[in-house]
Amino acid sequence: MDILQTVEVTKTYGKGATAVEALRATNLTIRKGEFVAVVGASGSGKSTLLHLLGGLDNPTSGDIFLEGQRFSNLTEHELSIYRRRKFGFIFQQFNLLPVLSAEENILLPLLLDNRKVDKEYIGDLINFLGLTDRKHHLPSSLSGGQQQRVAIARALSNKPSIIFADEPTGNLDSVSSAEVLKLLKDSIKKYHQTLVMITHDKEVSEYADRVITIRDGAIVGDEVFI
Ligand SMILES: Nc1ncnc2c1ncn2[C@@H]1O[C@H](COP(=O)(O)OP(=O)(O)OP(=O)(O)O)[C@@H](O)[C@H]1O
Repeated sequence: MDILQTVEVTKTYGKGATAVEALRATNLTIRKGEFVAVVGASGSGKSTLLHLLGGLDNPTSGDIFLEGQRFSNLTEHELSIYRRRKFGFIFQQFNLLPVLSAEENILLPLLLDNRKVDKEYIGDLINFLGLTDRKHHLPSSLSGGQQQRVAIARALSNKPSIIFADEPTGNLDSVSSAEVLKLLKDSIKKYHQTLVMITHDKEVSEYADRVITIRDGAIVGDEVFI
């Protein structure tokens, strides 16, 4: 099943002589259950693509569809509701709220949306990510790897349609990186989720089952490994 589709999507920053064409006509389809890595050199357009796919910005032209429904060019308010309900995000800097415990951070997407907490699912998620004995801790008392595991659980907590990760191990040492990537991959499979991850690191992209290469704002490679 197709989850996300872009049709002739472009993004140009600025106007006139200083305009930067960050993304050229991009046609991309992400299917349910895929773990997709988007790789490319610095400035190739990875973040631009992720921001458009995740509804953090609107394209200059073209359309983006989630589960067959167009969501590009909605208003900022409509987009914010869309992001909260349909998307999960994992950032390089973890972006946890420092005054909330690990468990409260994980539950935040549900609470912001007045959704009922599926206690069994959340308990299972916390356990699977190895956070049961850390759930009452504040982020400041957790290691980087533990903080990113909280962020993974938070991204999964509202059972989104798709999860986006932006250099999720960019702030971790190599041992924690490997551990977090394995858990990320395993949790995506266990909970039948779909993940799009951007990275400039070839080793990180090897965890994905599909690798899209972007260069100068254009997709120049699309390889499936399973
Ligand atoms: N807000 C902006 N205004 C103007 N130009 C921008 C803006 N954001 C990105 N760009 C330009 O668009 C191009 C693509 O940038 P983008 O951040 O998408 O690349 P990237 O592959 O994510 O790079 P990195 O790995 O360094 O984060 C670059 O030339 C960049 O300078």
